[in-house]
Amino acid sequence: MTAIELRDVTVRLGDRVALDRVSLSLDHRRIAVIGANGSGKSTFARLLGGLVTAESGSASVLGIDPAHRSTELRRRVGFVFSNPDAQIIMPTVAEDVAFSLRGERLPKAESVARVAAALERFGLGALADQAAHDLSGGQKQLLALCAALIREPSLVIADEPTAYLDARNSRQIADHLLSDAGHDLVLVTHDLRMAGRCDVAVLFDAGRVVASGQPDAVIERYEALLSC
Ligand SMILES: Nc1ncnc2c1ncn2[C@@H]1O[C@H](COP(=O)(O)OP(=O)(O)OP(=O)(O)O)[C@@H](O)[C@H]1O
Repeated sequence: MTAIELRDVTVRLGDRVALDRVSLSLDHRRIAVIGANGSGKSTFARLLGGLVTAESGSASVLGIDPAHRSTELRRRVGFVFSNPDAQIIMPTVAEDVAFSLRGERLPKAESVARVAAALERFGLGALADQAAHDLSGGQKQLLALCAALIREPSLVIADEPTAYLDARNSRQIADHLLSDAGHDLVLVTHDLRMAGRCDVAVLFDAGRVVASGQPDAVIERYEALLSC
């Protein structure tokens, strides 16, 4: 179970209050985060991963305070962002996935075998030696996901992972993220169908949580908010 606890958390970015006294307690495997542009979703995701710090309040993710032990948290968290180009680090597909395992100091043969198995699982086996930057957008996002999941993180934080993908690729990424039993998921998305497949949804508006609970009910609340 993902244990996420926020108590009265405020995050300021520049002169903006991006999160405004947010309190939340979530113990669900798949958490959807929805809301209008600029409502604070990405800031929330980044806070959970220790990428931004709170000005006040307290937070706990997987029992870890992201502000104080973010290195430990980052070992247990995998990130996937909307722009897969920004996530490619190494020249070829196989090298890029192998790079994710560098911290584990595995024997070479074991690393090669794990990379090959992961590439097969994500349908990238035939592309192992291709230049990563030459992949299509959908293939790049699969590569980013593969590189994040090969470390077997306890929690995956995905921030609009299907933003630039067509319907077929979106579905493929969504299926991997949502059906993989091995990790918990925090999914920031504008795709309400994808949000509806999660176990709980959280709705942000102007930096505050305005609803959380059963996804269909929260999505309905969001649609009502949008039509105001
Ligand atoms: N680096 C920054 N410096 C100053 N303000 C920022 C910064 N990043 C975000 N903000 C502001 O913080 C608020 C929340 O932004 P955030 O990116 O969390 O929203 P979001 O809900 O993820 O939006 P979107 O759906 O457009 O991605 C917005 O008002 C935004 O303008």
